[in-house]
Amino acid sequence: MFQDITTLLLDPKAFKDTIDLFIERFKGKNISVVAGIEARGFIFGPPIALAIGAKFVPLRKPRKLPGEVISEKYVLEYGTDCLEMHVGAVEPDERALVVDDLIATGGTLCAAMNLLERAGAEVVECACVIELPDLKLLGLSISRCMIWLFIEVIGPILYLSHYQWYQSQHGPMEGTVAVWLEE
Ligand SMILES: O=P(O)(O)OC[C@H]1O[C@H](OP(=O)(O)OP(=O)(O)O)[C@H](O)[C@@H]1O
Ligand SMILES: Nc1ncnc2[nH]cnc12
Repeated sequence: MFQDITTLLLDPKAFKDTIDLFIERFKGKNISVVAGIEARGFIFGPPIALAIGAKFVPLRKPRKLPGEVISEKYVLEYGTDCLEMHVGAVEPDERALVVDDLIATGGTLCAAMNLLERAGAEVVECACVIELPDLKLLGLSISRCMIWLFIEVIGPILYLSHYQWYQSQHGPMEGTVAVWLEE
C-alpha cells in the first residue's frame, strides 16, 4: 500500500506536533547538519534544521544539483536509484541527522548515510515519519536491521513509536510512526 504523508500536512496541529517531536529529540545533541532526502525529506528536514540551529543539506536525485557532487547508487524494491550531495556541503567530523518521510527497505537511508560518511561526517541518527509496518519481522523491522548492520551501532537500538506517543497525547492519528536509531 502506498503510504502518503500529504494528509498529515493538511492538519497543522499534527504536522507541527510531528516536527516538535523531532526537535525535542534532536536539540542539544550538537547536530550541525540536517540532511534531507529528496523529495519528502525536504518537507520535514528544514523546520527541524532551523529549530536546532543546524544547516540543511539536500540529498538530491541525479543531475539536480548544479555544483560538483558525490553520488551513491542504491537498490530499490524495483530497480536502482542514486542520491547526490554537493562536495563541500559537509565538513569532516560534522554531526549529521538524516531525515526522510518513510523507511521501507532502508536502502535510501543507507545511501544517504554512505554519502555523509564519505564526506567524513558522523551520522548521529536517522529520522523518518513512517515505517512500513508490513516489513516487520519477528518484532524487528528489516529496515532497522539493515541500518543497524550498516552503521554498526554498538549497544541497544531504541525504536520509539511516534504513533503510540501521539495517540497517548491526542487520540488516534492514522498511519504515522517515527523510527530512529539510538547512538
Ligand atoms: O526505504 P526504501 O525502500 O529505500 O524506500 C524509502 C524511500 O522511498 C520513497 O521515495 P521514492 O524512492 O519513492 O522517491 P521520491 O521521494 O522521489 O518519490 C520514500 O520517500 C523514501 O525516500
Ligand atoms: N509503500 C510505500 N509508500 C510510499 N513510499 C514508498 N517508498 C517505498 N515504498 C513505499
